[in-house]
Amino acid sequence: MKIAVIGAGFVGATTAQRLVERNLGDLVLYDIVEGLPQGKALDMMESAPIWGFESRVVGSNDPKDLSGSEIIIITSGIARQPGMSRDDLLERNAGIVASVADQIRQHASQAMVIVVTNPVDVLTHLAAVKIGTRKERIFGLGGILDAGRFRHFIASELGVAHADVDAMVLGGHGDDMVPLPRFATVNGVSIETLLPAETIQKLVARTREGGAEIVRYLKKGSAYYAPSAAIAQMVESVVRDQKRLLPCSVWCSGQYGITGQFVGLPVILGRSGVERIVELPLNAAELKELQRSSAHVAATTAKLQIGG
Ligand SMILES: NC(=O)c1ccc[n+]([C@@H]2O[C@H](COP(=O)([O-])OP(=O)(O)OC[C@H]3O[C@@H](n4cnc5c(N)ncnc54)[C@H](O)[C@@H]3O)[C@@H](O)[C@H]2O)c1
Ligand SMILES: O=C(O)C[C@H](O)C(=O)O
Repeated sequence: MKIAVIGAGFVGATTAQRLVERNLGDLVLYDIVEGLPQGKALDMMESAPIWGFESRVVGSNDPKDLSGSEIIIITSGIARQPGMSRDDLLERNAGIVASVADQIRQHASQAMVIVVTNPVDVLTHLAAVKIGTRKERIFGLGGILDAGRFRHFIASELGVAHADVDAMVLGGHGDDMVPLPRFATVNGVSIETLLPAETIQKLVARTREGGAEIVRYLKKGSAYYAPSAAIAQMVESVVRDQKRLLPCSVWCSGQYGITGQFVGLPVILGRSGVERIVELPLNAAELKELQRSSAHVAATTAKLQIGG
């Protein structure tokens, strides 16, 4: 399978590394900066004999090299700095995603598309309309990363194995995302029976702030190790038709009372993309939070006047 990663920065390059190391396909790493994707791709290939993988990665500045890609991952765009929200990136990143979407439409309009660039829910909508991708074949990164953070915080608090902790985070990938403690478990045991309510609320707040916490440390950019791991999980579920149940930013047509926008919901990801949106039995408070978060995404999307 040919997979293209657009943007050879921190997220794009670490994603390419994770994908080739897992032999998930042959990659094109594309960027507008001359030499950057070529140098990173060659460096990765020189690790193949040492690390032991057979997938290949080539770097390119030519959008024609996107042709034939079955999956395209859009990571091109600027990252936030301390004090900024993801929405503050809207104007500049919408321009970048729109130009990349034009190139995808010209050279690989049939590709499945995974959008990463922030604000991701809004820019997934923009890319879907500009490329014309069928809505079940385009989705964005958010919930897997946010749930990964929540799972890590729970595992650390309880001193238990990460592998035993499951959690779900829905809504827009922004400050009002919706971590769901009622659906968080340690090997099937609800965290509500293992931790006091105040502690859970602290972990929820830290999850919502998880991206900003990393930005405060790094000062000139945002997270990429956990994001690239989350992207690789999405790609693997598609390539290997695993049908994992994962929260992704997906097109809503009435689920949870949300219509005509992208927002993070639990989905089954398989070879044909978003195969099904799973409707959890949310209580009234959880549903209200999800709808508030989706209303925020809808309002931000409206600023772009995308239509579609
Ligand atoms: N959705 C998520 O969960 C999530 C997680 C992490 C990062 N992000 C977002 O991903 C984006 C990238 O983050 P990063 O840390 O990799 O940034 P980065 O600055 O390291 O890399 C961005 C790359 O995009 C390239 N680029 C810019 N315009 C381009 C174009 N028109 N065509 C091709 N390449 C282009 C740049 O040259 C640069 O190499 C940011 O918007 C960030 O907010 C989202
Ligand atoms: O926080 C950011 O700006 C990047 C990304 O969305 C994240 O959650 O790490």
